[in-house]
Amino acid sequence: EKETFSTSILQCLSTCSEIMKEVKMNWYNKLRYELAPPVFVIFFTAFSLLIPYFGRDGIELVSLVPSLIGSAFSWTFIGIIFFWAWLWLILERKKYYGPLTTDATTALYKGRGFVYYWATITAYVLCETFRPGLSSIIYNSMPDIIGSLNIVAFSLCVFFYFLPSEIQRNSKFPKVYIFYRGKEIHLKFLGVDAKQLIISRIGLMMWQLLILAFFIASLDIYGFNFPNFTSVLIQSVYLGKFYYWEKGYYYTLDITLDRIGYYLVWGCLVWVPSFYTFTSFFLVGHPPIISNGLAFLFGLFGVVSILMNYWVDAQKLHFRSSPDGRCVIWGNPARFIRAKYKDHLGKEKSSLLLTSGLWGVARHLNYTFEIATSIFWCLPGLWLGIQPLLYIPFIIILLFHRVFRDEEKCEAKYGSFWTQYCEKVPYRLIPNVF
Ligand SMILES: NC(=O)C1=CN([C@@H]2O[C@H](COP(=O)(O)OP(=O)(O)OC[C@H]3O[C@@H](n4cnc5c(N)ncnc54)[C@H](OP(=O)(O)O)[C@@H]3O)[C@@H](O)[C@H]2O)C=CC1
Ligand SMILES: CC(C)CCC[C@@H](C)[C@H]1CC[C@H]2C3=CC=C4C[C@@H](O)CC[C@]4(C)[C@H]3CC[C@]12C
Repeated sequence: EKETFSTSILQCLSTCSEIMKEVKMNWYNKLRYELAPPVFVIFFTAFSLLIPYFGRDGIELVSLVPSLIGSAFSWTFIGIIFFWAWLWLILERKKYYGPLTTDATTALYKGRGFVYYWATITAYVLCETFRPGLSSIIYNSMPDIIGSLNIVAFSLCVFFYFLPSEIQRNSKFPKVYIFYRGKEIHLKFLGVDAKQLIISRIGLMMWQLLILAFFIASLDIYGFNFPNFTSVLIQSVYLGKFYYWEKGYYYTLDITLDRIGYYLVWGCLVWVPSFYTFTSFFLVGHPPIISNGLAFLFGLFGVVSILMNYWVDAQKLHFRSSPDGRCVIWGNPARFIRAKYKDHLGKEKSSLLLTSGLWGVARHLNYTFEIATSIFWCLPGLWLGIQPLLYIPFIIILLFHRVFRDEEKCEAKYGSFWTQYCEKVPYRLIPNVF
């Protein structure tokens, strides 16, 4: 009798634990798919509109209301940038395919990013030369520019959301999550690849042009300031590196996993131009006060971090593009795990996970150097309050979230092979720490 009693207690406990697990899972899914997306959309959109208020003294909240619909200048400015970016892609003859995504689709990309990068900067400098004061107008028009960008970005998100799609029809996710995350991994838009146009050619170029404009505007206000220059220089080297490596970018999570929705479209059209540029925006009205010597050190460490980040990404690209992983890393043949996985049709495939070189030091060392780079371009704003440093917690949270997102993807894809890789390379960002 005692035995039956203890067995039923055990059964009862296990049922309770199953129920608890189910409840926990339901809550987690509710949070992830139903609660977080609308909260993020409202919070980040509102925050983007308030950025000029946090970054510049003397701006009244009410004065931001008319900016919600932009101004003639802001519409012309973003119109020219969008048209310029699109024209470069449409006229480009050089074409190449990207990798296969989780949906087993691929996209056709165009052009040479590095040429576009330098051509755009040159064109901007010429505009500033023939129309002196343009940069100060851009700086003063930031509330209107953010207003216009929000209208364009939201219109595009709604447009992409209503495009007919198989994925939507078969999806069990709530509508608000689909709006946030997007439906398609690849889409053609105005005759070009939507992600290439929106992320690479508009979002990141706006980042470069705006920090350049802010720097020129600061020259009119307080003259040349070396720490401010250092911050803009690190960001420019970072963006120059991005365009130099543009082909490699089409192998990253944004392209192979993420979809065309609010996160990427609004993120690149509004969040990147408003928040990613915020340190430089802030420094126009608040001249940096750190010494030139310290700024030089930050500049040096910033550029070294960019090179290290590039090295990590390049090592993987080099390894993955060598036939059967046959290449030399740090003087020795590359070591790797041959990981089997099933593609979307259930067909067995294999892929190689590098375990030597930088990918043997930590599983996401590129993120570590990404964070370091951001810290170094924010530090010239030291002792001026928390505003110029705000990008640091943001990028840390974004990349930590990305580490877990990526590992969830890899675990689902490679199963025990991924566990084997994690045993071989146990740390994610910093060896012996995390
Ligand atoms: N400033 C910003 O806002 C951000 C910048 N970045 C930067 O963008 C760049 C790309 O980042 P991201 O796409 O996120 O990530 P990664 O370039 O690190 O790519 C992750 C993928 O690489 C493959 N992989 C993982 N481990 C190995 C290994 N050992 N050997 C070979 N392949 C491996 C897996 O894909 P597979 O399925 O092919 O096996 C995995 O999903 C980085 O430089 C990062 O710093 C990223 C996010 C935000
Ligand atoms: C909803 C928003 C608050 C979040 C928006 C996030 C996006 C703007 C960013 C998410 C991932 C970011 C990027 C990934 C990888 C990159 C490679 C690097 O070399 C340059 C920057 C970037 C393209 C970067 C740009 C912003 C994101 C798309």
